[in-house]
Amino acid sequence: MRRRSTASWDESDARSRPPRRGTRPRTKDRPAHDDAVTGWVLTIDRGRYTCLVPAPPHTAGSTGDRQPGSVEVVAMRARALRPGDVAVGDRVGLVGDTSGATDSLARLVRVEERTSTLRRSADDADPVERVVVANADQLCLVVAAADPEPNPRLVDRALVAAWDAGVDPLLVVTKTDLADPAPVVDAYAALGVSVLGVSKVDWRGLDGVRSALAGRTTALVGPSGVGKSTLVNELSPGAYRAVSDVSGTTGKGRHTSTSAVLLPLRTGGWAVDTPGIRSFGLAHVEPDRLLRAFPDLAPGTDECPRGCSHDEAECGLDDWVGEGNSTPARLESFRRLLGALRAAADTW
Ligand SMILES: Nc1nc2c(ncn2[C@@H]2O[C@H](COP(=O)(O)OP(=O)(O)OP(=O)(O)O)[C@@H](O)[C@H]2O)c(=O)[nH]1
Ligand SMILES: [Zn+2]
Repeated sequence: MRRRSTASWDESDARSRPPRRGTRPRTKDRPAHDDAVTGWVLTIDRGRYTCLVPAPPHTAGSTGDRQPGSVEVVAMRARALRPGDVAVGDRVGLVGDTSGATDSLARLVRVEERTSTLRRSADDADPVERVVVANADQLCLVVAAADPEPNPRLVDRALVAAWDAGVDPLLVVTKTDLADPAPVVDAYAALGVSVLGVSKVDWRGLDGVRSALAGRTTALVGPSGVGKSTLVNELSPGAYRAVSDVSGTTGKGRHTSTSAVLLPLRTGGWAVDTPGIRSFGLAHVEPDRLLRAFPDLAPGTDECPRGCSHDEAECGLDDWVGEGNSTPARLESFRRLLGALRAAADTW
């Protein structure tokens, strides 16, 4: 029996058309695509999905890495899937020509259940929150010590998105040559978030970033100009993400890629550069889910009135902290993040 999860899509689930009269049902393709090979969506560009199909287990270690024998297969979406159904990082089923040969085109027929989803916020251009990265296990927020100054509200929102998605947050402070990162480090210490500093001037701190990313699938996000591309180019040579001041040569401003791209790291693991995220979509996040990131506070809400906002006089958390079960700094952080969650989505 083929394992199937209810959360994965399949052409057979959807209003698939009956076979045209006179044509035999394509038993090979329907109903279940048992012959589909599994790929991993590396990037999406104008309806084309570039997927990594790892080498079969007998040829290599099958870690899903870009090992000898693995191929990049370009696929189009089966009709039963909508554009928003597939995101970078998704594990997908591919049928048809999965050789990866030049100009070959496979068909993407299925999306496997995700272990995590990171959504960008709705905005004027697109009123729907969309998944930009699937299956990441770490979210690396990149902010600069200066130029531009970090925006704490946006960092808070990104942390909420990470915890809600069940993804570990990591904060990387770039441009430590321009300013002391200590204020940022201190601001997030109470939240227990790891914070690493790095500077491109001498690449001090790079080893720390490398080992924090090694062997994991990390989504990199941050405001424009903080040095994400500079960092990614150092971590993933050959990736050549355009660096702002170099790419302005077209006269049309800087290069902006619209899709996230999975990039292999020298240390093993993958980084996902996500140029599209200007803010995280948090509309789906229930405030109480934030408590999962605060296990020291969570039991304190047992004494809260029903429907407590956790920011009102009767909230049980004040007594809980007063009794020494957690610290005022933790409670303050929790309330600050609740505020970030309730606030309208601002963008960077
Ligand atoms: N002083 C200093 N400048 C840096 C550092 N890292 C990057 N920069 C500069 O900051 C500018 C922006 O760098 P990018 O790597 O393009 O920044 P980005 O975050 O990718 O920006 P977008 O492409 O707009 O998303 C460039 O001029 C870099 O050379 C650093 O550690 N120190
Ligand atoms: Zn409460």
